Order: sequence, then structure tokens, then C-alpha cells
Amino acid sequence: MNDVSNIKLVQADGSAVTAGYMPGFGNDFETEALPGALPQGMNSPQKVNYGLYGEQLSGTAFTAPSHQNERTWCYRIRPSVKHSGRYERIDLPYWKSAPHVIENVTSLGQYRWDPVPHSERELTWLTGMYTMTTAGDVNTQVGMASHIYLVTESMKDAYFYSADSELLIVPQEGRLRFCTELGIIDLEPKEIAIIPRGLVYRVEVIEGPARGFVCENYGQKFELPGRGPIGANCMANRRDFKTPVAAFEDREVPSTLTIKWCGQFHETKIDQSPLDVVAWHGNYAPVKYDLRTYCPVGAILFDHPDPSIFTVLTAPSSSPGTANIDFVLFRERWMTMEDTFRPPWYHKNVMSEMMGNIYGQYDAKPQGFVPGGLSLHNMMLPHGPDRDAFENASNADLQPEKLDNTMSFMFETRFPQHLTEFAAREAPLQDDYIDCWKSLEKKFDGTPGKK
Ligand SMILES: O=C(O)Cc1cc(O)ccc1O
Ligand SMILES: [Fe+2]
Repeated sequence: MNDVSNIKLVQADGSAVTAGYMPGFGNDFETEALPGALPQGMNSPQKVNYGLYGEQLSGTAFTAPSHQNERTWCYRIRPSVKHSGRYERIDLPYWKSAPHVIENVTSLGQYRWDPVPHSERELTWLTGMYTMTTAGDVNTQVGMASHIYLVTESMKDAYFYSADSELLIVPQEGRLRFCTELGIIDLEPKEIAIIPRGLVYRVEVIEGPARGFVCENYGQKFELPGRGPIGANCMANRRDFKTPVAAFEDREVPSTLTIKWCGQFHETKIDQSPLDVVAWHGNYAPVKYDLRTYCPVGAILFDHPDPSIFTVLTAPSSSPGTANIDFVLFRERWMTMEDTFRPPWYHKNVMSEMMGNIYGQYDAKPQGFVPGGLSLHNMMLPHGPDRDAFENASNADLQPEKLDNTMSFMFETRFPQHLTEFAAREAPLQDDYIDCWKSLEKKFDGTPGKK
């Protein structure tokens, strides 16, 4: 258990609190850690209570359509310009950004990795971020990167923000605390969090070592998918998303702030904690979500629908219906389809599929795709159930069956995903992955009838 006692969370009566949350996704929140800190009825009074500075954080263009427009008004001890200075380039050698196409690394292929193991190295949220794939272009704000994080150490008097991206975080092991400008998020496996572009934070280890997956979204923000004829309920429901209440630090200690900007990392020295927002209101905020509240909707008579029915969040691209990224969840559910091959069908997909296993067994790959592991089925590369999954599903007695104790996910992007050198040469790549289809037999013998 790491020491998290240097976190000072303040609530209205000045006493310490643990992380507290407000329900909803994309709604307008207001929260104050000290009574009366939030101006009412206006954003920029001539003087703000408590001597705070007013500052706007814009997550979309000022002129974005109103249903997409996101911004938050912060009332803080110092304006962010005081948490800034001269920037010096630093190197985080394992955190890569697109475009990052490496000569002699072949991204075309079906790949699978065992969990990246922990090592003796002491790693923070920044030094422990290992990029597996990149897609699109960080400079033109399209595409994504997938990362594995291995974190053993809390960031001490060190803060970070990404100007390039929002981060979707999917823990697999350990517990982390995200102390952000807008409040505190505690995160553990079976939950996810989104940290918006531009938001300053520090990551502490509550229970380590921690491992998980990150989807770094360079493009338009994640939103809830439209449910179409499904209606107003099921899948991910807005009320199950949780945004932290305001919490601030008034701490004057020499600190560093690291910024990710156009794929590069820059550091500046500051004299205090930048987590000094006492009150805020708006709709641009970090959020967490418990994946156990995801309500899957599926086929109840026959056939296997497209996996888009399990979309938790989607980050749109400029082409309607073709996502920059879909975050898709394969969790516990009943299989009831009659006369149906129930696991995923064999397929080739124009989208590129990076999958991760949080726990349990995935129905198309009963062996080899293990918790903490990843697989990549890149643009237009054939894949599907391994031989055992095929034989079992083709011959199963089709009673209603619960797929239990299973949680895998997919980061699916319209752009091809390029392997990093780390993914190709250092991470535990399974050389024999494609052999899982080798023993699929030819059953056709020219005669009609089911074989
Ligand atoms: O490839 C995979 O395992 C993911 C997937 C699951 C599914 O049910 C249908 C299509 C698909 O790509
Ligand atoms: Fe697939």
C-alpha cells in the first residue's frame, strides 16, 4: 500500500474527504470545495470570492455546435499561466505518437501478446506508459494510440497533461488515484476513466503494481453511441458515469509539470501544486464508469450480430457512422440463439481491432488470450474463432448458456494500427498465434448436408 497521505482533499467545512462523485455524462455540473466559491448567474465577476481567479478550459472550439460544445469554468488559487514557465524537451522513450511507422516492423499480421510483465523498475504513470500501436496522425487530430501501463510509483510533486489527446484508461490490475484539477478519481479493474485533453493531473498508486490499457484518442471526444431502435435505455446509461467533486491543494513545493504536445514531451518547473481549482462548473470534466453497469443487448432468437451492439463509447470521425475509435465491451451475458454458430464469425474488417482481456476467457479464443494480454487484428486481416472454439460451437447442444466471468474489450479504429518497436521486439509476442487456425479442417466433400 503506497502512502497517499500527501493528498489534501478539502470539502466545504474544511475537513478531509475521500473521492466523491456526481452522476451523469456530458451534463453541466457545478461543484465547490468551499462555500460560495462559485459565482452564480455569471462567469466573470469583477472579483471572485476568496480571491480566486476565473479561468475557462475549452475542450471544443468556441463555435462548436451547442450539443457538442464543451467547456468548464474554473475558480482557482492561481491562473494556469502561473503553473507554466520555460519548457524543456524531455524524452519518454516508450510513449510514442502517430505517425510512427518503423522500417523493418511489419504491422500487417494477426498478433497476440501475453501480459507485459512487471519488472524491478520503478515506473510512474509517465515512465510506465508503453505504446503498442499508433494510428492516424496526432498533428491533424485523427487516430489513436494503444498503450499498456505498468505503474509502481506515485508521481511526487509531478504533474502532467496531454494537449494531444484524451486518455481512456482500462485498468487490469492494481488501484490508481487520479488527482486532477477538477477532483479525484479512484480507479480499479472493471472500471474505466476518461481524462480530457488539457486537464492537469497526478497519478498515485493506491495498490500496486498496477497494469492496464490506455486508448489515447487524438480526435473528437468519446461520446455515448446512439441507441437507434433500442430506445432510451440499456447499453451504457448516462447516470452510471461519475464525475469527481471539486477538490484542491494549496501546496507550495517545487514541482514539475510535463506536457505532451504534438507527440513530444516538455517539462517546466513550478513552485506549487497546479491542482488549485476550488470550484468549477461546466461540462468538460473527467469521468469514470463501472463496466459492471453496462447492460448488453443482443440476439434473442438466432444469429450473431455485429459487435457494435456492445459499444460503450464512440469517438466519431468526420465520416458519419465510421468511428475514429469505438470502445466495445464483451462481458458476461446469456447466449440463447437457436441453430446458430454463437461465437464471433470469421471475418475481415476495414476497421482495425485491438483487443485486451481484463479477466476470464473470451469465447472465440478459449486458450492463449489471457487477462492482461492483447491481440491485434489489423485492417482487412482475416480472423475468427480458433479451432477448438469452432469445433465446440459447431457441435454444442444449444441450450441457453451464460458466458460467465468474462470481460474483454476492443479499441476499434478506422485507421490501420502500426506496431511500435516495443510491441514487435520487446513485448511478449506469441510467435505461434496464427497456428490457432492451422488445424481447421476442410469439411467440404462435394456432398450436401451439414458436416
Ligand atoms: O474479432 C473479434 O473477436 C471481435 C469481434 C467480436 C464479434 O462478436 C464480432 C466481430 C468481431 O470483430
Ligand atoms: Fe474481429
